[in-house]
Amino acid sequence: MEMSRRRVLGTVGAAGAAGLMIGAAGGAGISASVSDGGSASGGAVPLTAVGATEVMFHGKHQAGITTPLQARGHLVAFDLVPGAGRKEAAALLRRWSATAGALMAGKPSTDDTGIALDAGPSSLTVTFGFGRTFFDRTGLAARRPVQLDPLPAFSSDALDPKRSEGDLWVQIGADDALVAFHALRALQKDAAGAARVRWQMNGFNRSAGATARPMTARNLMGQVDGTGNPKPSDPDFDRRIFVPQGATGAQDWMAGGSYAVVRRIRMLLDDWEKLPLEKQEKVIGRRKADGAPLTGGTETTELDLDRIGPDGKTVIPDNAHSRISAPEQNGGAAMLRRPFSFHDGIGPDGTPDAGLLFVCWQADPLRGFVPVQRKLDRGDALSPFIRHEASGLFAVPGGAAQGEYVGQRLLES
Ligand SMILES: C=CC1=C(C)c2cc3[nH]c(cc4nc(cc5[nH]c(cc1n2)c(C)c5CCC(=O)O)C(CCC(=O)O)=C4C)c(C)c3C=C
Ligand SMILES: [Fe+2]
Repeated sequence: MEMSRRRVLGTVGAAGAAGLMIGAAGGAGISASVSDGGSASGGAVPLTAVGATEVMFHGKHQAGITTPLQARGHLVAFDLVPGAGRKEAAALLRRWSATAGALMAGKPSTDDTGIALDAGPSSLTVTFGFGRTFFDRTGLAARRPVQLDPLPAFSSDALDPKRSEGDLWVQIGADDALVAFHALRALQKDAAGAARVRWQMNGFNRSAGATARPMTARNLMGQVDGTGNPKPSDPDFDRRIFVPQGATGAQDWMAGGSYAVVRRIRMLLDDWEKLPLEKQEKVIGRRKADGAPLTGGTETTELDLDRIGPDGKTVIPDNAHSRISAPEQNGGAAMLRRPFSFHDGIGPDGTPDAGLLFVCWQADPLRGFVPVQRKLDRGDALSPFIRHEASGLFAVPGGAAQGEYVGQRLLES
């Protein structure tokens, strides 16, 4: 009898290691204790909390938006093949949803490759979105929300169109590299005959358990990055991040959804690393070691933007990245940043092709990413150390109910 990955999980669970279940909206469900009966000499090590943690596929919102950052990520854009229209797109989203639901539950996919056969769900999430061009190709231009209008051009853009945009976008995240790659292969195979990969990017974050105490992640510049993010417990969190349930007009199918802005941002690490620590901290306006504002306190202390230092200047400089991007400096504009770092090797000039796969989520990019990036573009102290190389804007519909597939409300009504 073939044993499904789900059953492997169950069996291990019975032996003492049980996992966590995380709802697609990010709330933790069942928690359980973890035991480690393994040995360094190669004996069987039970599934740990990392492998056993499952994120729910079905829910009000798609998974992978409020889900805690995973250690591995793949971002993939697809274009529909010539001749594929609404019918083929609907069939593809149906197949993709079935595959995502199975893999996120730790079950094998149809025609499984075996890459993740002995792994648990490992917090796998798969998130699907539609790009602007999808609507023309499927005869759905009348249902395209204005929120998908092209982002404005920014003066510091150095965008590669071949690695930008796309009809469809898939974000894969998992705490295990094989589980993430397995999902990528399965979804790409599902797409055969309907859509072709346009671009693909691979990213990573710190592994679970790598720090003694859970804390906000660091990026490849060494900064604590994510402190100012809106929190699900904030009273206006849902309004800022998700399209409301009662959305009407061209957005009716987007209820519970969100808009993802994706930017491949290269970090000019050789230049950054030459900068003395004190100057690096002034670029951001926060201490590198613990992410606390330069005006004092701990990571979570509010920035004191008015404080004047002994030199008569603001302690958090006028061009500091944290000051310029703060919601109070941008009419309340806020977004949920959920990035992956990337490293695609060393270039011929010896510099790393590394940086941030910046992914941010908002109910409306015109009230999130756009005003903030406009302002950063005009005078961010971080700008000399980064380069925006690719861009995408995607409408990510709400989560699928049981028996439904992602995007069904757009494709079948
Ligand atoms: C347009 C949006 C933003 C881009 C692009 C962006 C790029 C970028 N940011 C960092 C590092 C940090 N960013 C920090 C804060 C921060 N950044 C943005 C927006 C963009 N960043 C916002 C909205 C905020 C929060 C501001 C606030 O609420 O106070 C920080 C400080 C810590 C934190 O709050 O997360 C760091 C560090 C890099 C390296 C980068 C491009 C590579
Ligand atoms: Fe930032």
